[in-house]
Amino acid sequence: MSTESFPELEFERARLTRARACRDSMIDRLGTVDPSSAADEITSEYIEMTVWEALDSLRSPGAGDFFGRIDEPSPTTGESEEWYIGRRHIEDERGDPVVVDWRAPISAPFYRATAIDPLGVTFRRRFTLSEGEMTAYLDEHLDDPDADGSVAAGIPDPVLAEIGAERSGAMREIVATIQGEQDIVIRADIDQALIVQGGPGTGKTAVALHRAAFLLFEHRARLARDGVLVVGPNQAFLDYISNVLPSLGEKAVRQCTALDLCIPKVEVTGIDEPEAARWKGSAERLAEIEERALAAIQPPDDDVVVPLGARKFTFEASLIAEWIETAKDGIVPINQRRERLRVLAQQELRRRCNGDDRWREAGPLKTALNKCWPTQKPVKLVDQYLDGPRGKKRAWTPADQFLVDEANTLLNGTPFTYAHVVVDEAQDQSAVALRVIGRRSPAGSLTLVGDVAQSTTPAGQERWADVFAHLGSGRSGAGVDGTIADLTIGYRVPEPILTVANRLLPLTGVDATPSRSVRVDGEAPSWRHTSPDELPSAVAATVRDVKHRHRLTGLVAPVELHDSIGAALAEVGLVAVDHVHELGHDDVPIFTAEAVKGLEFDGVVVAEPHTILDATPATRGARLLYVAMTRAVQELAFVTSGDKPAVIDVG
Ligand SMILES: Nc1ncnc2c1ncn2[C@@H]1O[C@H](COP(=O)(O)OP(=O)(O)OP(=O)(O)O)[C@@H](O)[C@H]1O
Repeated sequence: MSTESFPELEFERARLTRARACRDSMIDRLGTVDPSSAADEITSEYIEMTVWEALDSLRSPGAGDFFGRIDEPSPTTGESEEWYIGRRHIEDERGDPVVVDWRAPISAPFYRATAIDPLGVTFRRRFTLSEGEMTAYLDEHLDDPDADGSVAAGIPDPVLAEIGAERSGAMREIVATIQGEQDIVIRADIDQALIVQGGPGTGKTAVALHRAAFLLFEHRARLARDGVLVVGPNQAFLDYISNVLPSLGEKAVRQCTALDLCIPKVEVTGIDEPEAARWKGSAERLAEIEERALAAIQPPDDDVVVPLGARKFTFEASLIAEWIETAKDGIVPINQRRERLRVLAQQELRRRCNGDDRWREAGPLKTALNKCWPTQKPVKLVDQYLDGPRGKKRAWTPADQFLVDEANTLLNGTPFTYAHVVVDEAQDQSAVALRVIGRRSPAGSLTLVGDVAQSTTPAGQERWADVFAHLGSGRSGAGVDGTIADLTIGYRVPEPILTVANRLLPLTGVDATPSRSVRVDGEAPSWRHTSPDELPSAVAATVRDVKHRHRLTGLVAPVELHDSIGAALAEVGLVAVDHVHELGHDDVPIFTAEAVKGLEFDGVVVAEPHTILDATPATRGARLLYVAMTRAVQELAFVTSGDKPAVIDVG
């Protein structure tokens, strides 16, 4: 690129060189820190750890670079100040900032300033770096929008180019191109349950992960101590997002599924029928399990006689029943409430023994009380609640496992909590699963992102307003405080595909606003008709064609076709795989519409869309096809042996 089009390119390149040199000096300075000179071992360990983390962060790719610049008048002198925005904070030898961290408050206007509301920014510059070299920049004069057309034109071309760039199969960070409505969500207050509703490709996953990184920056001490948890729907999805937080410099975040959180573990081998999953996932189960746990605590049938030396003490069944009632009425976990019963019994014994130390030997009373109030085990409690066939081993299902976690909390308390919890594809969690997640953040500090139009599990959520109640971790039934934010602009799916997919929305049975795409170019979905016999080979041929144009090509098909399509793919030299990380050249990820959620591919082939649409209930079919169609970044091809569903037939 010629420097003529970019008169300040040399100047900015020199700034970049200086930023990198300052980064190198920071690394050198950190290298000279000697933790062993600290006053004590704990301080020394702390220093060693802090230095190690800082070095690791500064050595990560792009750490010394910046991607943006904003100019604004200094609040004190009024003179124009320039701020360079990058992935890490870089300072010079005197400690003056050379690059500010994208998460610092000073960086927010870089993302949010518009011609209408410039937020004090007079000028914004976005840099293009290619293989480490600065090749171009784009200017916006926010104090004089007529000076260039780009501000008024919406999203600038380099940003669009970045958004439409070929995918690698792993999700990437988007710090250089975060958009205004996304930035507002990323920097929202930590002390709340924030629910983010947005159509496919509006950046919910990206925003949720960048929010985690932002909160770790903004509340470092609190979050480093108590940890951050990211909950995703399945392992393929967790693999897909696994690099984003480390590349943002945050390595100590736990990423797992809601099922992984459950304690104690049962061996999950079964799958529930939808009706059973719905029943087990519903919030009503909780009260019933509690009722059952409390019903297991019963007063004795007879009075309890305790011989102590030559004397006998009789404890009336009615008295013990009174103690039990008092002890039951606590707020601590049920197994711990028994302690109160023990105290009440001891007090009475002591009183009756009147100074005789042998009250401690009242074994029969202890035995009787243990029988009345046994220590209950969560797995057994749920097994009995579900009324398993006696003697037959239960094939535990995911929904059962969530109930076991609920029972464990009821009986023993919550085992492990986090300072902040992020949940992706939150619409698919049942009420019981949301409680499992919610109690991992007793302070109610959560970010849930999802799309009710993509809710396809039997006990999933269809109205976000209901979700706050489920997230309440206490037994009082009170929910958590929170807000619902919307993301409306899509960055994945090209407009010609999104327009067709949005036609399914009225059939989804939920109240979801169609998102619009920033990516106006592209083709409407293509169709290939074939016979049922030829379907696998037609799918394989289509995949091969699409894969010529887009290396990252994914396939969505009903599960019963996976084997035959896999065999047909093998015949054309392609390999069906069920993951998206570390893909080989000839690998073709194949998923059901349910499992492809959250993922994306440059090219997407959907087999037998009418079968996907025919799922029951009809709203679920529409949601599944909506999910499948909205995975495409560049191209969508249907292959079918059936009718073209009228709803997506645009002629
Ligand atoms: N501001 C942005 N700059 C660049 N790319 C972006 C931006 N926002 C989103 N993207 C990209 O758009 C794609 C879709 O984002 P993401 O997967 O976060 O959307 P989503 O709302 O979670 O979608 P779904 O509902 O399908 O799960 C991703 O490739 C993401 O990197």
